[in-house]
Amino acid sequence: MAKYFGLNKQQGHGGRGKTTVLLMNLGTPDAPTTGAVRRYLAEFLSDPRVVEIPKLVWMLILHGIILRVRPAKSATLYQSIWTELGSPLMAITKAQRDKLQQSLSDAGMAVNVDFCMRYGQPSVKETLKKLHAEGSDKLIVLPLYPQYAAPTTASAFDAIAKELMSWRYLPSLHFINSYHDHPDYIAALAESIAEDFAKHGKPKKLVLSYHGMPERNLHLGDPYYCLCQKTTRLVVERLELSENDYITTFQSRFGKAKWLGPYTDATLEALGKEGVDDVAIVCPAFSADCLETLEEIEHENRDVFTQAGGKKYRYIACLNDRDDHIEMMANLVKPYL
Ligand SMILES: C=CC1=C(C)c2cc3[nH]c(cc4nc(cc5[nH]c(cc1n2)c(C)c5CCC(=O)O)C(CCC(=O)O)=C4C)c(C)c3C=C
Ligand SMILES: [Fe+2]
Ligand SMILES: [Fe+2]
Repeated sequence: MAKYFGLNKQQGHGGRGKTTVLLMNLGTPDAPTTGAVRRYLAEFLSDPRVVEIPKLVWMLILHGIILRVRPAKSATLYQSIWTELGSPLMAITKAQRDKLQQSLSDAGMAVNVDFCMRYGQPSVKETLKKLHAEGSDKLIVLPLYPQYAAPTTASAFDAIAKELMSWRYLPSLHFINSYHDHPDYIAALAESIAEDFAKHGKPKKLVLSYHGMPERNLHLGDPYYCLCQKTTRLVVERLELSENDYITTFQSRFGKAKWLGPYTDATLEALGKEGVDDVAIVCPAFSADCLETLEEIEHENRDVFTQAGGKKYRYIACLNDRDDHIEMMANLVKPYL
C-alpha cells in the first residue's frame, strides 16, 4: 500500500499504536545566568494566560523595564538553589518521569513516559514531534499543577493545541486538568505533613502556602482560589486539625496589582509578632521544589518570620519523587491506559 501511493518511511501510517504519558511542568532557565533567565522570563511573561494586560502596554513594560532589571536579580536567586543536576525543578521532573516509567512498567503496562516544559526546554513542540516520530498516537497529558489555574493548566493546553493545529494526523488525547481533591494526592500531602509533625512535633501553626495570582482572575471565573481552599480543607480534615492549627496563604506576588490573599510573607510576619513562634510551612500547589519554594519559602520567608520574633520555622518539601506521589500519578493516568 505504502509503495503503491509512494509514501516515504517517515510518513508510514503503520507501526504506530504506542501510548505515552506526558508529564508537563512550567519550565525553568537553562542556566542560572542573566542571559538564560532573561530568555526564560521573556517567553514565560509574554504568555497572555500569565499576564492579562493589553498586549501593547504589557510589551512596553516587559521589554522596557522588567526584562532589563529582573533577570539579573532572579539569576542570583537561581544560583542559590542550583545543584550539580541543574535547576531543581528540572532534576525533580526527570526523576518523576523515570520513577513513573518504572512504576507503570512494573505494573505490566506497555506505556512510555516522557515530560516537557511549557516554557524553555524540552519544549512542547519538539517533544510532541519526537513522540510522533517514535510512533506514539495516544497521549495522556498530565500537567503537574494539582489545582487547575488558567495561567498554568490552560496555558499548558494552549501550547499542545497550538502545536497540533498544524498536524494532519492527530494523536488521541486525554488532558488531566486538575487533581486538587484526588484521594491519593490528599493522602500523600497529609502523610508528608504527618511525617514532619512526628519528627519535629506539632507546630503552633501549619501554613499552607499556595502560589498566588491576581485577585482579578478569581472574579473573572478562574477556579484556582476555590480549588486551593478545597485542598486545604481535605488535608486538614485528614490530619484532624482544628481551625486554629492552620492557615491558607498565597505567595510569589508579582507586580503591583492586588493578588490573592492573605499573603504568605505578611502572614508570617504577623504570626512572628503575635508570638506564634513555631510554624511549619508546606506548598501544596507545587509538585516539585523550585525557586518559589526553595528560595522564597525556605530562605526569604524564614528571615521574615525570625526577624518578626519567630523561633522555629520548618519548610516541608514538595511531594517531588516520593513513592506515594509517583503512585498517585500512576493512579491518575491508569483509567486512560
Ligand atoms: C506573572 C504572573 C504569574 C502568575 C499568574 C503565576 C502563576 C503560577 N505559577 C506557578 C508555578 C511556578 N511559578 C514559578 C516562577 C515564577 N512565577 C512567576 C510569575 C507568575 N506565576 C515568575 C515571574 C516566576 C519566575 C521566578 C522569578 O523570576 O522570580 C515557578 C518556578 C520556576 C523555577 O524555575 O523554579 C513555578 C513552579 C503556579 C502553580 C501558578 C498558578 C497560580
Ligand atoms: Fe509562577
Ligand atoms: Fe518568587
